[in-house]
Amino acid sequence: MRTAYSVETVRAAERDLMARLPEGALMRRAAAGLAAVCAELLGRGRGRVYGSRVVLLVGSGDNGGDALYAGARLARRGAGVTAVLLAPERAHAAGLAALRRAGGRTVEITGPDTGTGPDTAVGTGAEAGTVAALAAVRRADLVVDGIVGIGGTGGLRPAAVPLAEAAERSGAAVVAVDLPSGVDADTGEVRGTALRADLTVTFGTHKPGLLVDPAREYAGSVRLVGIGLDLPAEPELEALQHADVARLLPVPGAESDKYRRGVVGIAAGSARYPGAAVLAVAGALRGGAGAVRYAGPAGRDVIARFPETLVSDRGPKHAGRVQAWVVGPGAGDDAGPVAEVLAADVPVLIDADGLRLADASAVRARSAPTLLTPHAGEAAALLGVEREEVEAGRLAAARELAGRYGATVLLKGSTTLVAGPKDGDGTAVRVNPTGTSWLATAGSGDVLSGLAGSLLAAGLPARDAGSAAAYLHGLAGRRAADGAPVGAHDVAEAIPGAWRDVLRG
Ligand SMILES: NC(=O)C1=CN([C@@H]2O[C@H](COP(=O)(O)OP(=O)(O)OC[C@H]3O[C@@H](n4cnc5c(N)ncnc54)[C@H](O)[C@@H]3O)[C@@H](O)[C@H]2O)[C@@H](O)CC1
Ligand SMILES: Nc1ncnc2c1ncn2[C@@H]1O[C@H](COP(=O)(O)OP(=O)(O)O)[C@@H](O)[C@H]1O
Ligand SMILES: [K+]
Repeated sequence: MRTAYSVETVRAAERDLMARLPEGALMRRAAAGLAAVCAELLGRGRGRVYGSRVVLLVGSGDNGGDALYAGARLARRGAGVTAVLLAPERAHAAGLAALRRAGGRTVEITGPDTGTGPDTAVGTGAEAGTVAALAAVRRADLVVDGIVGIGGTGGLRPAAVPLAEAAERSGAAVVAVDLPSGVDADTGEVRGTALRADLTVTFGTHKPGLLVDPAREYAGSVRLVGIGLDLPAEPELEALQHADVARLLPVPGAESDKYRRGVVGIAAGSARYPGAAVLAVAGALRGGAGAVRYAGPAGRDVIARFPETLVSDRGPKHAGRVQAWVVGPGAGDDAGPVAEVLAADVPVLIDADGLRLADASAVRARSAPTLLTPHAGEAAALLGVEREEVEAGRLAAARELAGRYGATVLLKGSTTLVAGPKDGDGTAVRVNPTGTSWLATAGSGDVLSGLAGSLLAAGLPARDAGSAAAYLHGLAGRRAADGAPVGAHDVAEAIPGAWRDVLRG
């Protein structure tokens, strides 16, 4: 399991640890880890650290201190290190002294944009510093972003923007310290300009922003450097890995029969969208339930493709017993089936049209679990905001919906999140690590709904069913696509292979 903790929790853990360690020990640990990763990158790119050109972008806090100490280590190994001080009189004093002792040089940026320099510094001083800094960045082999870390608020300040842009355009490897500067550590939101890193070296634990888009995209690949933090059992966010999913997946035992494995009911499709029914059934058949019932108007299409399905053209109420229902994909405007499944005392997954048709108070009144699976547009409609707002603040949107409906919410998209209600089966929000943008193809959400519904019928709690389904669906998407476009039915067909991958580790 990969976990992420909030800034508040990280700060508390750091305080506890610092109280037990000599002054500055924690920062030296962080900087040693950072320097080792930088040296590895320089070794890979240029063959050696000696003679390489390193630029540190240094802000006013401890994030800059990490960069300065790491820079000192690289300078001692023969790198030419230039620290660009964005807040010269507030730069980490001991770190700066260490860098200078190691032979590093500094460029100072002062002026109103940084919010640091006296007014008299406006003009030639600020300009000269910026010009020198930009020139250093353009020549650099490596740029280290120590502008701001978990103490940051909002996007980059104006003085830092051209430096971040120059770093992105240069051929240098860009390494962010703890977080790419300008992103929100707790939410993954990017409300202003942020620095784009090739790699982020984060300390002690992942921060939520490193796992959730849009911030995740700015972080590049992420390396975690342990600094000995003692963190609580329940993280803010967790990303399942193969072994975690393997533990969740239902495997039939010697005494299993199709009913004991669980029967999933699919109430989906319409005369207009029969394909949604077929795709949801395609997902459900690969999700571990012992049987799939289909209730709706597309039975003939379903049977033609999947003769093993038990079909009925009457409503869900008359379809026979199931252990979980999936309702909504391609359902059109008929609210009847949604109301019928919500009245059933079994887990229910609501997707697509079903989300619009479901009565929120009926969802809240349920005692069996409910799993809602909106994409950003559907979530926005439920919340009464613009789609862009959901995409900019996915964590907040998923949590808000889970709270309003008293349900588990699987918010689909470039980062798929699964958030449970307060009294649900765990408080950490699950973030899916296997997604691929090849899944952005019509009908792939229908496959996911069937797959997750099948796992619900097999007995998984809603948060586990949603996150295991998203995990398998992402892997199946990768396997099916393998770098080329695919259709939703290809994704469904790749699920058994993804399942085997997971079980084999
Ligand atoms: N506290 C600790 O024990 C450790 C902290 N470490 C480092 O310390 C960092 C946190 O240090 P700080 O608490 O000093 O905070 P930061 O270094 O993240 O930033 C603090 C300062 O940045 C300014 N600031 C806020 N938003 C800004 C923005 N958007 N642009 C420019 N400046 C902005 C604020 O004035 C604030 O004083 C971590 O991210 C990590 O890199 C590590 O050394 C590990 C140990
Ligand atoms: N950019 C993306 N990166 C990764 N996964 C994506 C992206 N866009 C969409 N997806 C995934 O593709 C699936 C699309 O589902 P959905 O939007 O419901 O489409 P449909 O209704 O056509 O089936 C979801 O699993 C979603 O998480
Ligand atoms: K940073």
